[in-house]
Amino acid sequence: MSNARADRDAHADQRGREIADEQDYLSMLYAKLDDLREETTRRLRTTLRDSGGSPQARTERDISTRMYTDRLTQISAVEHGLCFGRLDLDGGESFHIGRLGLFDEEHDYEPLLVDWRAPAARPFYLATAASRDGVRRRRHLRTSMRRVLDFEDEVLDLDAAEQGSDLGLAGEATLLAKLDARRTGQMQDIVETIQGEQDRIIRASMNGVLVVQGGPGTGKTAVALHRAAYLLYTFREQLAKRGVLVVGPNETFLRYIGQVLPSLGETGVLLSTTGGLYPGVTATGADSPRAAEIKGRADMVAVLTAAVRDRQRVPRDYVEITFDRAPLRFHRKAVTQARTKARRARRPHNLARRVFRDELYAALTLQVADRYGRDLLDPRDLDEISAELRADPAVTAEVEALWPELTPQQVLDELLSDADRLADATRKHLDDAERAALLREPGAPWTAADVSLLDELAELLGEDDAATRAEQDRRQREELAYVQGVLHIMEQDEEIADEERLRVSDVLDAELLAERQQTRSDLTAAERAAEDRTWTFGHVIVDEAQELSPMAWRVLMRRCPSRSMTLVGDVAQTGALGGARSWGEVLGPYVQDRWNLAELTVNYRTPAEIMALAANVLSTMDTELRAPVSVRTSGHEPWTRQVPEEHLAAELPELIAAERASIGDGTLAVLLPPELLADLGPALATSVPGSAIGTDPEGLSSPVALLTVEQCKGLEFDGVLVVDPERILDGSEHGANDLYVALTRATQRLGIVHPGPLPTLLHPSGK
Ligand SMILES: Nc1ncnc2c1ncn2[C@@H]1O[C@H](COP(=O)(O)OP(=O)(O)OP(=O)(O)O)[C@@H](O)[C@H]1O
Repeated sequence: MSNARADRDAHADQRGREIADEQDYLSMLYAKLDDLREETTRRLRTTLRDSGGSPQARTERDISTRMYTDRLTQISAVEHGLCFGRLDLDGGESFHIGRLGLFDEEHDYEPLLVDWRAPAARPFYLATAASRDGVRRRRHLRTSMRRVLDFEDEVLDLDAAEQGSDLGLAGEATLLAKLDARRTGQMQDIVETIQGEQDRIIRASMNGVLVVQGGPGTGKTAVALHRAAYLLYTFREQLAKRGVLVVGPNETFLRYIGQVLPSLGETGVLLSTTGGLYPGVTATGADSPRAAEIKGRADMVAVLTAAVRDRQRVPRDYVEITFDRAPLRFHRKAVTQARTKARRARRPHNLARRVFRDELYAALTLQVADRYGRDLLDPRDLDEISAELRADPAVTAEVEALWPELTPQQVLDELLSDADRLADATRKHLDDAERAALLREPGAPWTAADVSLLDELAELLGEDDAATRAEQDRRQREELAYVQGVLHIMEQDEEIADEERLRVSDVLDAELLAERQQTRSDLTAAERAAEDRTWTFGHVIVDEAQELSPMAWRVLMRRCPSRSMTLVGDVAQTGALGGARSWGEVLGPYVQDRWNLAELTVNYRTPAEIMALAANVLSTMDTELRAPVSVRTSGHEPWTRQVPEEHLAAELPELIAAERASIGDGTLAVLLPPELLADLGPALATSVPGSAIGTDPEGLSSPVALLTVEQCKGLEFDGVLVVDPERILDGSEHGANDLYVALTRATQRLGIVHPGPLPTLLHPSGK
């Protein structure tokens, strides 16, 4: 046997032994996980059996039930890929890293597995040969179904120059294997291969606004979601109460990212579009891009304010009705005075209504009093007249008409469907063409842009919730009295002087207990937040943040008065007409320049061959941004094919089928301008096997998804066919941004089908 061969065999033996050792460790961890599952299930069962007689016992039971259920969800979430790494430190110490922390109760709670979010796990993501942070070796384990398949070692105490690529990637082989894998239509978590620049963002301070700017495929969405998981782990107490909100651009995107946080064991996050943030309203309508842009302008605050003021009416001269068989006049002067007083109260319309009414009824009372001779009446007589006025249907109807109680839905619907009202409210802000773009039928379905307007109106109108609050106070008082009674009995009752319970009553005072009773519910903060428009979140994460309009920003800022926010996006991908051109412009009104910027520079999605083409398009935009550097090549140059428009319907099915065959069992997206998707989409979806309109609920899980550029924001596919790039370019003011987004969706292959000549900026040289 040659020396080389003997070396190879010895190496293989050594590797085999190491895999076997890792397998033993992994099996021990899974056994531990199974024990934990069993123990938690047992405790949950016992808790559920407990009927929870007293309010305190019920509260305890609910809290425990929630805790054990959450724990079980977490345990099942980490089943796949429980442990994925190991760090060997200079001192000879080593520990394993995984999706959750496991401890050895019998040996002083020694850590057996370190949660990826714990501070101790940080070097796994950050250590480099140049900055080792005490790490001698980093090991990436490749596992499947509780079995160790292989591992990749990075020995960091070697010369830095010998290590990996010049992008400074950690665990390069493991990373590239992940990036090359076929896409499923569902985003996957990246805990095993988070890179240094991403880790710094994930673990950045929770205070203040952090903007993450990064080109396509740099992991912004992945980073945003892992940051949510990290923050929930690190600040659990704080965030469990207020919840975390993650905002995405559309429902298709939310479906795409929906599995990431549950796979990390986190369920306390509300995922929503801005159109989904108004409980009770579902935005099913669509605005034209122009109408959406107009509705999103900051000027709409003034327009809505005018629309509300327009409802606070005064008669031209007077209105006359009959009260108590005699005429009663609502004089312009008296109504104007009441209106001025109500407006000066600086309260929302529905709350100021009380001031208006009191003032007006006072004037009407005096008018009626004059019938009898005001001087002859005493205050009690005046009170009586006032009460009669307030009980008279004709009088109350007129008072209501002058300052009506309004709902946001009513004001907005009537504003957008009544040309006169619209003209009055927008006189200073819109021209005729803009007004025409907004005008719609009464009762038309709400759009996402409407939701921001409804939210603004809810603020302007306020809710006269005096009755609800009185009821809540009454219930709170009852609850308090009851709980005080319970605590009193507990203290006196020798029978239940059991230590455990007394300890609970020591630390929980009656008020706290009563409060818990109120919120005692199986709902998480996120679930409660979804039902409450005025809910404020502990942290808000916005993905594709460049797309939001100024009005949508106002909604989000109201939901997050602490301004603990992470905003991820790319101003080069702005598609919405009213979207961001710069982050400073967006944030200035809320935090001036007190926000931090972090940048991501490496593209993990788009191979270099495609990125070269996309970079041509980026360079034509008015931006200083540079295209991110691709971590890999795919070996496939983008292809182009000219197909005259009239032949598209006939030829596209064949081109799609051929492309689908090239990507095997991966996913393909066909990206079309909106009009082409409307024309050809339905026929393609029936004639091309495996294809579906991408926005359908099952759209992303089918092998071929048909989408517009707007709909494909944030998504990725193994192969992409871009149809009619010229029309995408000419389709809007942000045509180049849209084309840039379309070109950067592919992880492997890109084809371009162009009815006219190929746009110059798609020529390989960009000339
Ligand atoms: N560290 C990583 N390890 C493995 N995969 C990664 C890593 N970072 C990013 N990815 C993968 O790269 C792809 C692109 O990531 P992501 O969608 O988060 O990028 P993005 O910046 O939001 O892109 P876009 O701006 O185009 O929406 C995803 O498949 C993601 O899982």
